[in-house]
Amino acid sequence: AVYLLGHGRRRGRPPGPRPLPVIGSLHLLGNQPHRSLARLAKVHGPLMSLHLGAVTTVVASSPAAAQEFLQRHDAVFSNRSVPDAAGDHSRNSLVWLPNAPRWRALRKIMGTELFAPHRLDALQHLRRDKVRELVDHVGRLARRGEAVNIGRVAFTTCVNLISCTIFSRDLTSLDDDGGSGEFQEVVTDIMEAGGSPNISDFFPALAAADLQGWRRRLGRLFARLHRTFDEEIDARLRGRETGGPKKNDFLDLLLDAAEDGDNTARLDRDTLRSLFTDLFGAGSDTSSSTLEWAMTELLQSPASMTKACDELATVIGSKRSIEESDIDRLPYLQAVVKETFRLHPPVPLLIPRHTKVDTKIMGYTIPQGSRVFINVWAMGRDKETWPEPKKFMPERFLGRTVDLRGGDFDLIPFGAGRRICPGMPLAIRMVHLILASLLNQFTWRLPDEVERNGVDMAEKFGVTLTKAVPLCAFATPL
Ligand code: HEM
Repeated sequence: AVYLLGHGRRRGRPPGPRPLPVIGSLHLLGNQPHRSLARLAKVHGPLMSLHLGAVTTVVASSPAAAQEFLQRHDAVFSNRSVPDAAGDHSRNSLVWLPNAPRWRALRKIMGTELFAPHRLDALQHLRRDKVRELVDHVGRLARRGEAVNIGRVAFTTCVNLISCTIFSRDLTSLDDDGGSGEFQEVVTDIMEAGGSPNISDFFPALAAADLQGWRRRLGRLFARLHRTFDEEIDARLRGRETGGPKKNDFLDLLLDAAEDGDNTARLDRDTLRSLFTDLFGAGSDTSSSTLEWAMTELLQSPASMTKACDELATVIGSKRSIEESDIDRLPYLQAVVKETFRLHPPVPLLIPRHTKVDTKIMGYTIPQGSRVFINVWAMGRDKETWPEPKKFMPERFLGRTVDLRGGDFDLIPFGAGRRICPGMPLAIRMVHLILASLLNQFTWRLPDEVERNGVDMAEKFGVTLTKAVPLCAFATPL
């Protein structure tokens, strides 16, 4: 019966593997779903459907198929498939709220207030200080002859760049031994818990039982984050009562909007907590893993490394620190970042979408209730779009106008359409600023045995696609 129900070809569903009873095609996913789904798409096509447990899952694996979901039928697919582990958090979360007036009001605040260029410009001096601290920290490690764990220092720095933008304050420190304060540990744990496969998501009928305990575990982690956010909010409210000067960071802007009585967005305490959880959760690991992969690729591609450093030496020079406004003048660096996104998209399947109505796409019916993955990892390695797809070749982007804003479906690491990443303007600034600073102040080399044996490029699939074996490299100040 499950076979007949599941195998939907007769009902005009997109082609896909034959499901097994009960589990459907879950057994085909393995621990690298982006890769398994890419392999399956080679057999079944760029629009594929499969049964993952009890849930019809549709996977788009080409720019044309992605465009159908994210542009042509964007309104229908602009709801999320909410993971069970999100629990109560999903009620006020920008990431998980459905496309309804409240979500739209929150997105509007993001676009016109928080991530608007003039707001980001006004807070860039705080980020400049953080990047200077990173450079000092790497300098200290270099003097001690210690290797730099790139992902770890990048993660701490990204957390602090975000927390300066939101609270005008650090929430963690590079100088913590091991580089991870409590706050950072919680964020990392949330990413792990959020990225682990959960029976509840494949068999919604069992979700109430939370069999693997992910909802409870995440609930506890969120509560710890919320305590930190509460302290920040309470301190700020006290400061405002006593007439303290405004900082005009994200917290001030949100408190102003709340005072203005924006009822649709409903910026109450729970919503602020959820928003901050979203911003740290969605922003830190994604940005820092981009940096780790970019350095990994550059360290194995000396010609690209030389070009990136030469460009920086010419445009900036090692004496002065890099400003966010310099990024426009660094086309090769931008090409390096795009090439990194192509090969290592931080969110390889985007954040799953969901449809509430039957929809026709490319002649097939996508049944209501389907979960939709856009396999941007597969799209980045498709030889139809990219010649020599496995090769790290930033040059392919020079003279090509791919702007990452979801207008060119060949490269959509931030998604596209209504649900595109609202943090992209900050992410772009952070990633370029940090990468440029690391390259412009130091020369880099791999440890000898890694140089001899090659870098282990294994990926770890989770909420973000991170490097399984951390990249450690030696820096020498220029
Ligand atoms: C390299 C860094 C980043 C990448 C690659 C990235 C990628 C993404 C992707 C693929 C989505 C889903 C888009 C879709 O469904 O079409 C997303 C959503 C989101 N991102 Fe980012 N992101 C990054 C950094 C950030 C930063 C720095 C922030 C904020 C500080 C942020 C906040 C969010 C939020 C709140 C959402 C949910 C939006 C919604 O559902 O309406 N992201 N991001």
